[in-house]
Amino acid sequence: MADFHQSGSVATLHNLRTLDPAAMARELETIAVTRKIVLILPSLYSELEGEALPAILDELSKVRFISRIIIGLDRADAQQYRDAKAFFARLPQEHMVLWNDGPRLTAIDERLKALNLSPQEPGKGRNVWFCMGYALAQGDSAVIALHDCDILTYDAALLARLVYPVANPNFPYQLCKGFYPRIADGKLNGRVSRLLVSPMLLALKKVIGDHDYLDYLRGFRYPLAGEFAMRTGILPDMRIPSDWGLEIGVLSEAWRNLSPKAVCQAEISDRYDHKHQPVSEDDKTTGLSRMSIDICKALYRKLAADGTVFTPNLFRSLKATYYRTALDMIEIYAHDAAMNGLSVDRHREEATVELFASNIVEAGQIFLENPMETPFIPNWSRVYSADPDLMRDMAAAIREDNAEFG
Ligand SMILES: O=C(O)[C@H](O)COP(=O)(O)O
Repeated sequence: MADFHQSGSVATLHNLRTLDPAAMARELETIAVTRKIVLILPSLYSELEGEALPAILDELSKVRFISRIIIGLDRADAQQYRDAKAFFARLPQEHMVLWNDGPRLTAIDERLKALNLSPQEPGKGRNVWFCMGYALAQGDSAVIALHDCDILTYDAALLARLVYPVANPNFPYQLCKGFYPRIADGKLNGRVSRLLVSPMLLALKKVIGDHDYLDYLRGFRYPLAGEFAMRTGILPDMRIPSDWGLEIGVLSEAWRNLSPKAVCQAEISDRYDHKHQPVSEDDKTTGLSRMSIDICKALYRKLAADGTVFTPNLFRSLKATYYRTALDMIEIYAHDAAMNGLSVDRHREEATVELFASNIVEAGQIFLENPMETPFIPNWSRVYSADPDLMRDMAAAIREDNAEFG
């Protein structure tokens, strides 16, 4: 992908393969002397047993520009938390493991519940939110980066390219989103991104008309990438969804809170592979089916908050327009794949598009039935104003967990 095209809506920083990654890492080490760079890793306990995370740790062990790593651990019992502490112990950076299901953080969550500020649903968004709160409580970081723990093609250069645009004090960027091609085993992946998000954004434009927010989202080469970096100053005002709408939610918050010049995307890798979830045709509460519903709901909510009026008829038109657009795109993906010696399974892609089309309407029904229901977690500024001691107490609880199980 060594081109240098700019779409005009989001600054795009390419990888033209002309810089030695070691040179970028050295520059970041110099920057990091005065601007602390922190990494958040949202992890499930099961990912410790997968093949990606041990290799990610090998790479992270070489990285000297990260001063602290905050690991949010979900779905772990006491023994698993202890195991996780041992697993991450080889990281040379200062690090903390958040035991999200442990009694101390559960008590913090109870306090949030009493204030009606608790993240509603368990999930990656909730995990990230607690990690962000801990990062803010430390008060000393300039940049926070975040990536998934299931990346099979991870290397230290990916992290450097992700943080560089926001760490460099001469650049204006407050938020950087990663992008890359998802290709592995001779196949084009990124099924939700290719088959739902791209045609859906085009269909929304056709059905509801021009909208700055849609143009902005369409400017991202991989809006669902789980990799982003930001300056810490933007964190307290960020409201993020607790469900699968997290990635779109972060971009939406940046659109709402920041100048367009403060947002960029960076090409962080020339190939990317991760753990693939099942489509889950028969169960809409899991897999890519659930993901597609959460993403649609996040889009509808954002557009509604910006004046769009949704009706059952609009969702029906959207479904039809999406379906036609997605079929046209499948055609293009097949041509692109053929010219690169890759394969796409047309039948499977079309079946997935049929499922997503029905989920577009289903998400619409959920939205119409309960437009006030929101998976958005209150931002940390709000928590601070409701309970000024909570962040400090949460940080203390995390330190106590780490000391007790160390
Ligand atoms: O980014 C996406 O589209 C989803 O995470 C699914 O990705 P996959 O098809 O590569 O598993």
